[in-house]
Amino acid sequence: MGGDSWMFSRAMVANCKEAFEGLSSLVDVGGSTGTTAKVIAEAFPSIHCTVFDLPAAASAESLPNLDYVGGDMFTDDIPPADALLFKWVLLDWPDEACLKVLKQCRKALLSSKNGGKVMIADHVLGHESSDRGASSSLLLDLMLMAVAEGCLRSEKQWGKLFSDAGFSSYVITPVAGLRSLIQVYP
Ligand SMILES: C[S@@+](CC[C@H](N)C(=O)[O-])C[C@H]1O[C@@H](n2cnc3c(N)ncnc32)[C@H](O)[C@@H]1O
Repeated sequence: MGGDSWMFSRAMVANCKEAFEGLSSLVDVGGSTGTTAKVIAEAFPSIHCTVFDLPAAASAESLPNLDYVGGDMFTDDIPPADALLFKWVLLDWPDEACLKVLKQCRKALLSSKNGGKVMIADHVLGHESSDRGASSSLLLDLMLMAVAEGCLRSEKQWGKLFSDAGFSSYVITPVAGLRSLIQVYP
């Protein structure tokens, strides 16, 4: 996953530069060993990036504007930041679990004086650019249902999740292949 994650993250910071401009802090929730956070930290030295993942995932690699915090997004407080990024994380979880974590995020963003947003890098079904893309999405969706409790979501399903969690608006920007960046505002 590391190489794919690196390539996608490079495309995301290039295609969605405006989404990162003006941020001073970002937490990559479920950021694993920090591949994505490292790409963001290098591209935007003024953003302090924190990888928040289960303690066993922490990496030794670091940068002056990158650190690691161990924790569980369902039971621990996610560190406060201008942006809370979930890249390829929510697709592993059913709606109830996503709702729980998104509600916590919204509460944290509303109590921060800088406002802020949730950023979700994930598939948006129906936004595929080709039939081949649609077939790959279908296969991944079946696999997620078989081995995890998660699923791929359409824009309508994402939108319902955001409004059920109390968010007011969102913007979807296609990044690469089947994947987009969704910015969600409290
Ligand atoms: C599919 S991987 C995605 C990793 C990374 N975001 C990427 O794009 O390559 C899901 C990540 O979520 C993390 N994770 C799973 N359950 C978690 C929890 N309860 N709290 C925090 N992180 C969790 C896993 O450790 C794993 O690193």
